[in-house]
Amino acid sequence: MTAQTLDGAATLRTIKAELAERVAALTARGVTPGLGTVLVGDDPGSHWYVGAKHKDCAELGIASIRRDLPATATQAEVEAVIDELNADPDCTGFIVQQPTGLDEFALLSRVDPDKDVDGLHPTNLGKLVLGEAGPLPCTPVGSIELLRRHGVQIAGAEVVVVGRGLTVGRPLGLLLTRRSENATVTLCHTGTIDLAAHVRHADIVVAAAGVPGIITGDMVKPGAAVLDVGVSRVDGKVTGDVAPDVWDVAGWVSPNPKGVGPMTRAMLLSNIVEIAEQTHPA
Ligand SMILES: Nc1nc(=O)c2c([nH]1)NC[C@@H]1CN(c3ccc(C(=O)N[C@@H](CCC(=O)O)C(=O)O)cc3)C=[N+]21
Repeated sequence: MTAQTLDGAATLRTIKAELAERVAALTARGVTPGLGTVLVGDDPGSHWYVGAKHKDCAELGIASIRRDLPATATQAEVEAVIDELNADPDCTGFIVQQPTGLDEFALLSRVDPDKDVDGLHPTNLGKLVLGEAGPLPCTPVGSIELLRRHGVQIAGAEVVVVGRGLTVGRPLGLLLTRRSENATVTLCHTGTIDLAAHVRHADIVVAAAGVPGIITGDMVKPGAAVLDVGVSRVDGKVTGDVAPDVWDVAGWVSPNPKGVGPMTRAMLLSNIVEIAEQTHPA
C-alpha cells in the first residue's frame, strides 16, 4: 500500500487562483492589498521564504513592502520599522520573519493586531482561545485546509499533534478542538513518555517536532493521514519529521517539501485578502 499525496504545492496553485479573483475585485474598487515583511539577518532559508512570499504576492496583484535589516539590527531599530508599517496605509498586513535573534515576544506584541497576518499577536492568540474572530496562524490553518481539500475527515477524528511550539503545535490543538473542527486532540511533546503508543491510535498525525524521521512506519495506524510539518536541514536538504516507510502504511501523507510549507504561504495570502476586504467593504 502506498499513501496518497497531500499535495500542498498543487493546493497552493488552486488557492492562488481563487484569491486572484478576490484581489481583482478589490483592485477594481481601487483597493490594492499590500503585504509587508520584516527580515533580520542573512539566513539563506529565511531569505528564500520571504522571497517566495513576495513572488506569490506579485502573481496575485498584491503589493510588496519589503524591509530587510542587517544581522546587526537592534531591538529598537526593528521596533521602529514595525511602527512604520503599523502606520503605513498601503500596508494591509505584515509579518516579522522568525527567527530574528531578538526579543520575539516584544516584536510580536508591537505589531498592530489588525495587521497581524501571521495570527501570532498575543491578542489574536487570545481571540483564538476565546473563540472570537481574528487572523489565524498560517501553518496550523494551512494544515487543516490541506486535509479538508483532500477529503480527510476531521470531525470525530483522533488527532495526535507532535510538538507544542507557538507557531504550529499549540495553536493547532486549539483550532482542531473548536466546534467547527470537532477533532479529539492529543498534544505530544518532549515530555511524552511513549510517543509511539499515542501515534498508533491516531487517525491523523501532525508531526511538528523538528526531529528528522521521528515518525516511523511501525508507529502509524494503517490508513491514517500523516502531515509532515517539521523542517530540518540535513546536508543542506530539507528533511521532515516523517520517515520514508510511513508511505507504505498511511492512507495519506504530506510530502516535505511541497506539503504544508506552500500551504503556509497560501494562508498568509488569504489573511491579507481577508483583511483588505474587511477594511474596505464593498
Ligand atoms: N513570522 C513568520 N511567519 C512564518 O510563516 C514563518 C516564519 N516566521 N519563520 C519561518 C517559518 C517557515 N515558513 C515556511 C514557509 C514556506 C515554506 C515553503 O513554501 N517551503 C517549500 C520549499 C522548501 C525548500 O525547498 O526550501 C516547500 O515546502 O515546498 C516553508 C516554510 C514560514 N515561517
